[in-house]
Amino acid sequence: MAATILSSAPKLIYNPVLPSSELLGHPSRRFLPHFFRPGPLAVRSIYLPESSVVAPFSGSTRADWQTSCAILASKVAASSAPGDNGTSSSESSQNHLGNGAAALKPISLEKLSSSSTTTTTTTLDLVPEANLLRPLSICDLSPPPKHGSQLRVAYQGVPGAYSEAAAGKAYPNCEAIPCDQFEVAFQAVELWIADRAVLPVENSLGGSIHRNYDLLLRHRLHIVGEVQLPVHHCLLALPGVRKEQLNRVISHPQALAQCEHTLTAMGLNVAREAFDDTAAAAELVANQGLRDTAAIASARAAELYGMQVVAEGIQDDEGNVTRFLMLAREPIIPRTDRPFKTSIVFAHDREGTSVLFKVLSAFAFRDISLTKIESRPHRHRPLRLVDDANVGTAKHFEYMFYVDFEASMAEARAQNALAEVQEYTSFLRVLGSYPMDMTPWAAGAGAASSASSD
Ligand SMILES: O=C(O)C(=O)C[C@]1(C(=O)O)C=C[C@@H](O)C=C1
Repeated sequence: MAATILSSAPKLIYNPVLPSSELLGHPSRRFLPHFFRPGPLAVRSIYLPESSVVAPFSGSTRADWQTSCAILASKVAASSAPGDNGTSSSESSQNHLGNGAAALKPISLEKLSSSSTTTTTTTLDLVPEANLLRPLSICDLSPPPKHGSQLRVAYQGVPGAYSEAAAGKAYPNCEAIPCDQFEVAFQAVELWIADRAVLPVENSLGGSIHRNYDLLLRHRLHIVGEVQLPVHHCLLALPGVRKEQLNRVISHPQALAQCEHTLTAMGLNVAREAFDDTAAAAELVANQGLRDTAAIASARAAELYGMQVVAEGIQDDEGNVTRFLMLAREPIIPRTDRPFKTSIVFAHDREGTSVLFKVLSAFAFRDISLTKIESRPHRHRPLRLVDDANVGTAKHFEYMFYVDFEASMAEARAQNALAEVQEYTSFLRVLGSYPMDMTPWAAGAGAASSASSD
């Protein structure tokens, strides 16, 4: 069944502003990167009066929305964007925090490739059959998955990882599916094995998780929600082991970085080694009976793998928070009845810094706050050489810029800001317009225990 659905699914380009004013030429040209357009824009006006844009795409049905998206997608199907590869709480043992979770083995790439064959048995065997048929409480306003079961959320790591807790916060009754790599989590959604993927993108202490920004561009999934998870690390060792016996600490690099000073202050000047994820580090120590090694992981990982909590709250800052994005095959319909955020990525092919300044001013002039800006190397054109016979060759680094701003794509000001941004850029993609995580601040709440619904 999964394969049938996959082959008939339209490849959507997120484009919330579909029926549009003729001011920008053919409606389908709006928000498409320049090289997707068949010809020059009819009107090159930059500052559009807010009233010139058609009513926001609200009140329409999901079917209308998706049909419109599909129309757009058909216009761009032949092209591929820079960086794109063209591919297309503890209630039961099946819940994301369920006791049975420890038995789940992460999905690996090998399993995924076998699941994409025409035989679907393998695919279905990968994931235990869901048994919870009740309304889902999800933050992204999307309809329940088509297979009519629990929402399946793919995350990188093993049970007890913070990404699993983030999945549970966003979708309290979900079935969390462990994957051994982020790439696998993305593919699990693309192959209809999972309905959502969870992706950590930044941490209040460690900063951006750069590789994951690159993944957003390489795949065509849409951001449909965000979760800001307080991350409270514990130092875990085998039962009976004392701090003095330790000569190694292993964990996810982000977790090691987030606890660096505290470990030193605790007198643990021992070797630190990077591991795939925090919970897998705890699992390794437990499985191999490593009495000289501690893991940094969650209190839930300690429970799952029978580890002793040597120290709690060892992150360097009490208010340590990681931001996760929820990704889906289809975009959600942006709304205006609650705070929304929109994430975009763009590139420009003109020289100088003024392009970036102009892009940012498109938001500033409309009082739209930016919450994040990140730059990553332009994968297809990382360097631009400028020859000057007199002084030599300048090598300019080229970037993709990721911007998050506080507005919904259902708002005219956001639509107009993007219309303007498109004038300055050679590539522009809306990664998603989604509800902001507005969970009340509770710095003391632990990661696994504080999972709450949006
Ligand atoms: O290793 C985990 O438990 C994860 O979920 C990954 C991850 C990350 O990538 O930043 C998530 C939250 C914490 O910041 C530490 C690690």
